Amino acid sequence: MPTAQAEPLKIVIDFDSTFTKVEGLDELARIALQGNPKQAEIVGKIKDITDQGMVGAYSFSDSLRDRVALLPANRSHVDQLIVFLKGKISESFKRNKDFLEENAAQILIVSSGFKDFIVPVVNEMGIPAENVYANTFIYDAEGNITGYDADNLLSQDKGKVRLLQSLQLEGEVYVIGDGITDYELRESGLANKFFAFTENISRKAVTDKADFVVPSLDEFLYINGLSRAQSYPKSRIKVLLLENVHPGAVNAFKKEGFQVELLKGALDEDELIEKIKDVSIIGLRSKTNLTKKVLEHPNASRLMCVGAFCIGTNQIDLVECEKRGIAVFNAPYSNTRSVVELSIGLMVMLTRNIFEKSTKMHAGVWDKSATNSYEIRGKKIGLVGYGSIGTQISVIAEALGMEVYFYDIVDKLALGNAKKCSSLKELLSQVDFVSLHVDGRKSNTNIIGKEQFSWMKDNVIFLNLSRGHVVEISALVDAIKSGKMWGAAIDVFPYEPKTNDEEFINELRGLPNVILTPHIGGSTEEAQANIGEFVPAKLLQFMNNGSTYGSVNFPELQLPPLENAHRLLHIHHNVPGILAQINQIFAKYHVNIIGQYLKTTENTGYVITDVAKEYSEEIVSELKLIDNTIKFRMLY
Ligand SMILES: NC(=O)c1ccc[n+]([C@@H]2O[C@H](COP(=O)([O-])OP(=O)(O)OC[C@H]3O[C@@H](n4cnc5c(N)ncnc54)[C@H](O)[C@@H]3O)[C@@H](O)[C@H]2O)c1
Ligand SMILES: O=C(O)[C@H](O)COP(=O)(O)O
Repeated sequence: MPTAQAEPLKIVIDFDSTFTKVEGLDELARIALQGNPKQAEIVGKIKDITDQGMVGAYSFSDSLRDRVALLPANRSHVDQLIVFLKGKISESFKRNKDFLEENAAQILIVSSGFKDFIVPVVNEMGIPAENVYANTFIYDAEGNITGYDADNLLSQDKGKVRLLQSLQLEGEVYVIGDGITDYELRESGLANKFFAFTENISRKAVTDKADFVVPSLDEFLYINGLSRAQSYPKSRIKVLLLENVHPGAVNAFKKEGFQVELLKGALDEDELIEKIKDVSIIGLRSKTNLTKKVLEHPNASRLMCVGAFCIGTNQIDLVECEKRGIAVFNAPYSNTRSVVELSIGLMVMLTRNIFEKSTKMHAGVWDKSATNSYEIRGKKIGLVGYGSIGTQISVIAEALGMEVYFYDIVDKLALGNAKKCSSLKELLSQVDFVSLHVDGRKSNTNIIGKEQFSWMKDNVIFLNLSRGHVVEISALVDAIKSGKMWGAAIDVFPYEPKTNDEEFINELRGLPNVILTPHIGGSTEEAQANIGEFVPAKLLQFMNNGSTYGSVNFPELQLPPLENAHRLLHIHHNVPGILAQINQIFAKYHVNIIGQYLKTTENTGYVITDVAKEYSEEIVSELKLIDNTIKFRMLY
């Protein structure tokens, strides 16, 4: 542990809710009262007393006495508690086991809990019994807990303060804890700094008084320049999630210790510029436009990666992201099935005039008739765009007895008996249903307009569940009003409300046999849960390991796990000679290279080098100074 003082730094660490995620006594009560009908009531009382004690609203000695009195526990319950607590060691303590082991001599566990369960748990992390200061239970001959050693300073009011006074520690003393009794060590002048630890619980009465609020042990180590398991504490990395992405995504980032903010709606450019300040990871869906203006704003300078929690990425300026070394990921298949099912359902609804009939029924009109109701079996469906969605519809439509035709600008293999058309006109002029499934690239703007509607057969049924700008709305309205079209189902619009509070304004409102849906093709519980898992996994892989596999705008690399090395990631403009310059720096400083990976796109190069942990810090600044460097970061 580096320190300039003669006496090395002492770190006093609290146990309950700091070293472990839980309160030991509360858990002992839960275990001891298993099967007891009063379990919830008694555990609740004990927790309540614990909480009051933590914020200083209950004298400690009273709180300990009252809690132990409520506790019908014995040795075997304590043994069960030890096993349980070993599984509840705080994540950042587990991550920094090496630090704890290597510096055990300078670490004191000071707790008003009980050595009986604390010692075996901290031992797991390399801290010896003699460094643990805590209470001890008294047992009767049958092993039942009957009380505790009341002479122990830690069982008394201001116990931690009195204990530390008795220890007369020399040199700097830092305290890490989540309770007011930990702060009291600082208040009494026995400790130089108090770090309120909020990984498991945050108490305002405690954080308000702290010198530093540390959401993890990594943060404590980072602030104090001590060796740590993470190159940069995740609690310092901001994640902004928009458009109400699935809660699974929020949890995935929180679990890893990131700072996460979730907003319900989309943001416009100016709002986004405001909110993107200091954000490293952004997650959005189809309605938030991540434009050049946003990306070039200084507020976006920390942005490292973007997750499109959907299929489409046309709302993101992918080129500008690439130029700035920002990797973009999406969920290319997670909601495909949902769109397919809705498309098929809409076709059936339209051919049977279901909406009109249902509306009449609600008004009390019984209109039983077969007139103008048809099966979809035997009809021709034309798919514009034969990608993930188009091909799945193709298979299912064929299974329903439809004849499938498709047109794609890329040469695609026809599935089943589907027939490939060589032009849009050829497709549109022969089918009964037209369903659009093209991607949202700019050049697809208004690919279906007046002329294309004129190519379609009379009484055509038209579906757009792809992107709003693909269809010229005024031409669609004319086609419906003129009676050429039997019906239409439209899920996507050139302009869509940013939140559910905004009114939907569109010329299509009020037209007959037109089903309008609020861009819900991919909005099913299943799809959103899949996306909420898939996209964070990609973003986390990029952040934690550097892998870009599946990125839609970046050189794709699937990297091995980082083991016993530091990983240096260099993103640069793809010009000749960068790899040579990187390696010259490694050679100059005799760096031992363990592995090196390179992938480029036309414009961008991505070099990852795993090096042995001992190297000169100067290489970092030299690597950053190489001409054409876009971004550089390190992982360990
Ligand atoms: N409504 C929703 O909620 C919802 C949900 C998911 C996807 N989508 C949208 O559906 C569309 C299709 O998704 P996917 O996963 O099948 O995409 P995909 O990329 O797998 O397929 C798109 C296909 O369209 C083709 N294409 C592009 N431009 C074309 C053109 N002008 N003419 C003919 N073919 C063209 C491409 O070559 C590709 O084969 C995307 O726009 C996506 O954003 C909407
Ligand atoms: O591209 C997509 O996946 C769809 O358009 C769904 O977008 P959404 O997540 O905004 O509903």
